[in-house]
Formats: sequence, structure tokens, C-alpha cells
Amino acid sequence: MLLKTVNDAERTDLRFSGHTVEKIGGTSMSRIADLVPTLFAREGTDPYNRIFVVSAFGGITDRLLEHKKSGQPGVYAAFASDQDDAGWLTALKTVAEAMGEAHRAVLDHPADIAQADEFVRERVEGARSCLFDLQRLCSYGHFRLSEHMLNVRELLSGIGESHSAFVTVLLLQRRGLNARLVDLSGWRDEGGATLDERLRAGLSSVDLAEELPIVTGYAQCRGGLMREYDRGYSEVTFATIAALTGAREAIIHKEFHLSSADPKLVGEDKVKKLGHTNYDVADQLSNMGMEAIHPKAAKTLRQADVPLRVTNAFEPDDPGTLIDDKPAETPGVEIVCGLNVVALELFEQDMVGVKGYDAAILEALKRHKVWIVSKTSNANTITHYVQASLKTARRVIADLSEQFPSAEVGARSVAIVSAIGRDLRSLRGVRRSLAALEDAGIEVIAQHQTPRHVNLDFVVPAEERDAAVATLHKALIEEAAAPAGTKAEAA
Ligand SMILES: Nc1ncnc2c1ncn2[C@@H]1O[C@H](COP(=O)(O)OP(=O)(O)O)[C@@H](O)[C@H]1O
Ligand SMILES: N[C@@H](CC(=O)OP(=O)(O)O)C(=O)O
Repeated sequence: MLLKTVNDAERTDLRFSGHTVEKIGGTSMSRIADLVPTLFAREGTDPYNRIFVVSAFGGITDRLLEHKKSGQPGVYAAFASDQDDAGWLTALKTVAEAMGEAHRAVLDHPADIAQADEFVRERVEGARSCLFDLQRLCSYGHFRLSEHMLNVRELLSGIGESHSAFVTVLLLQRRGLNARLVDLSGWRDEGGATLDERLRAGLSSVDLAEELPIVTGYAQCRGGLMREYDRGYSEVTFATIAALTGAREAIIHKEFHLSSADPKLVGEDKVKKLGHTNYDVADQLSNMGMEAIHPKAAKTLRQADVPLRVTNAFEPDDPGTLIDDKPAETPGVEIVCGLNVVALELFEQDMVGVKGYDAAILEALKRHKVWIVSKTSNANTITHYVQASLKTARRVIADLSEQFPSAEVGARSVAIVSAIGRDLRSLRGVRRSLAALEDAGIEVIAQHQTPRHVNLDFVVPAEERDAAVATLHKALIEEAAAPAGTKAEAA
């Protein structure tokens, strides 16, 4: 079976209308075979007029780069830090095996498996030679490895999405669908295109009425997709395609409905589907590492006026959750989530009334590429709640201690648990949350909110994160939905 691919030479304007652009994330990609009857070939529906953007199979990008949450090194991180070649070569072998396992779990025809095996072999071999050549080149003083690391990151991450898109096309073609691979990874091409140009070139010759384009979530482009958007970049590709082609709707398919808390944590029977929310809430979720949608992708869709829907990929008859710009009709907590963070605190008695401390701390955090989740300050103390390893936090502390020798700078691992909703006014949320946390015996280290009333944050000991999420979910969502006369009324 011959796969049709699209190349850069074909450049005309896109002529699509009435179509949807749909994204499948890594977790659901790992179950892509189960999605054929629910998503691709649903009885009684037209399988075409849709553009699919796919992420790498679950865990593959983590192995190619580094683990998104734990930071455990993958090929990229091993290559970046390696003194000898053993680390990254082993990591590359591990990822090749994981890719093979991923496609064997979803393909069943031996010919497809053989093609997918060959695809992995060719890309992994290509990456290995490229990295060796780069090392060799950089043994000459004129070429610095550090200047090429971003390209290495781009090259590696693209392999994950090229693989998953290739496998999806094999799978769908085998089931009789006219799927077409749109590989935007720039593998062995001349490069130099902007993101828009790359997307236009990839899609220009597709006939949406009769072809089902399976587009790689990674798109190679001038400036670099990773440099600008980093992890979760598939959603940027997805949103840009939806905006560029004037999609009727942009749809993100997930493993579960976008729910009032992580179903795996709180229980599938206890959480409820959001149904409707807005971009303000989506931004708060991204900030807490629970990516309903990449904030840059949300912006693109909002500006292009393309409605966004998040659905459960396995429940095709359920419309899922619509995300738009509208305010809530009634106040209420919609979702509770938690995140482990480092509380980085600078105390300086002489700070009162003196400017410049904040700017210096922000400069240090920026220098060490630390993600700020939240911050508070008082007369003489500034606390940033950040997502960083303790190693990075120690580097920031060393910088600040040098700059402010009389300040006390320290870091502590804690968790932020956040109750989020479009409108949290007049809910007595703080009082109810504090009472519930106290009843559950969970210490509250700090609490904050902003006058916008979209989030209530509680800082708790790191090990209490999940218990605090369950406690707040029960108090603010489950009991709030309980019938009259029960505990919610009394709160
Ligand atoms: N509020 C939430 N609603 C739904 N899923 C959630 C929520 N919070 C955390 N999750 C977790 O996110 C995981 C990955 O979801 P999904 O969006 O399908 O992944 P991906 O980013 O790979 O597409 C799910 O398995 C679920 O446990
Ligand atoms: N696979 C990439 C891109 C992405 O968007 O993934 P996901 O849709 O699984 O979050 C990553 O892990 O960053």
C-alpha cells in the first residue's frame, strides 16, 4: 500500500468550507484503533470534510525530549548533557522500542506493522547519523553545539508526530478510508517556511470531500515551533490550521470529558462534565499544568472566531464542552486541580518602600527559564510559586543571594490546589474551602485570590495535594450540586 504524501512544491490557496479541524492528544492516540468506530468511521456520518491533527503516541515525546512532568531525561536531555555517547544512544534505542510497542498495540495487519517498523528504523537511524555528524562538526572550534541544540530539539520532537500520523494513515487505509498523510515535520527538506506557509503547502492539494488528511502535530517552521510554544505544540498547529482554513469548529478529542476534576483522581462517578466554559478558565487550567488547551492556541481560535469544543473521544454522541468568550450565567466552581510547586521566598527587612527587588527576582526567574504559577508579596517578603526542579530553584537562590547578600532566600516544596470557574463571586468559597480542608485535617499554608474572581488558590503541603483536590471537589462541586436541605444549603 502506497502512502500519499504532500510536498512543499504544491502551493495554492486553501479552498475549504464547512469543515472541522480536530486534534487527538497523545493519551487518546495510544488507543487510536478503538477510535475508528467512534471517531473516524461512525455509521451514518460523513467521514470526510475533517482535518485531523495528531500528537505523538503517549509517552513518546517524553522519551524523545524529557518527561513533561518529572523532567526525566530523554534523547534530547541526554544529548545536551552527555560527556560520552552512551546516554543519548541508549535513550534513542529506548524510544525506538517504545515507538514499535505503540504501533504494534494499534495495528494488526503484518504488512502495516512491517511498514511502521521500517518507518521507525529510517527516522531513528536518520536522527542518530545527524546527531553524530553534528558532534563531529562541533569538534571544530568554529561550530558550537549550543547554537544547534534547538534544532536538535525540533528534529527529535518531529519524529514522534510523524510516526503517529504515519501509523494512523496505515490503520485508516486498512479500514477502507481514504486517509492521506500530511507530514509537516520537514524531514530531509529544505526548510525555511513560516508556519503559515508550511501549513498552506501541506494542505493545498488536499480534497477534503474525498480525502481525510492526517496532519502531524509538529510542524517545522522558521523560528521553530518548539522555541516559541514548547511542549503541547500540537495544539498550536491545530489552532493555526483551524484559523487559516476558516473551520466551522475546532475540536479537541480527549480520553475523558473535560471534567470538574481529574477523573482518575476523584473517581469517574464523582466528576461531572463542564459542558460550557470560557477561555478565562482555560487559561487558568493551562497555568496549573492541566492543559485544556495551549494558551497560544486559545488566543488564535478566539481571534479567528472559531468555536472550540473539547469532547470525550470515546463518546461520539455527546457534544462535550464548548469553550467560548461568554460569561457564566450563574456563579459556580467549575473545576478543581492541583499542582506541585516550589515556593521561592525572598525576605529582606530593608525592602519596605524600596523598588527593584521584584524586577531582580523576575530577571533571575527568566534567566533560569522558570514557569511562575502564582506570586504574593507583603512589606518585606516576595514569594513566587514556581514550577522548577529543586536544582534550578537552588541556582535561582544562589543568584539572588549574591545580588542581595542581606536577604534570606529560601525554597520549599508545596502544592497549589485551585478552584476555578468563570464567576466565583458570592459563593463564600474561601470560607467553605477552609472549613472543608480543616475538617479533612489538611494544613493551609497560604490562600490567595484575585479580584477577578476566577480562581481560589490554597497552598498545602506537597503530599496533601490529591487529598486537597478531592476535599475541595466534594465541598465546592459535589455538595453544591446536592439537593436542597443537604450540606450545601448550610454552607
Ligand atoms: N479536569 C480533567 N478532566 C479530564 N481529564 C483530566 C482532568 N484533569 C486531569 N485529567 C487527566 O488528563 C489525562 C490526559 O488527558 P488527555 O487530554 O486525553 O491527554 P492528552 O493531552 O494526551 O490529549 C487524562 O487521563 C486524565 O486523567
Ligand atoms: N507530543 C507533544 C505535543 C503535544 O501537543 O502533545 P499532547 O497533545 O499529547 O499534549 C508533547 O508532548 O509536547
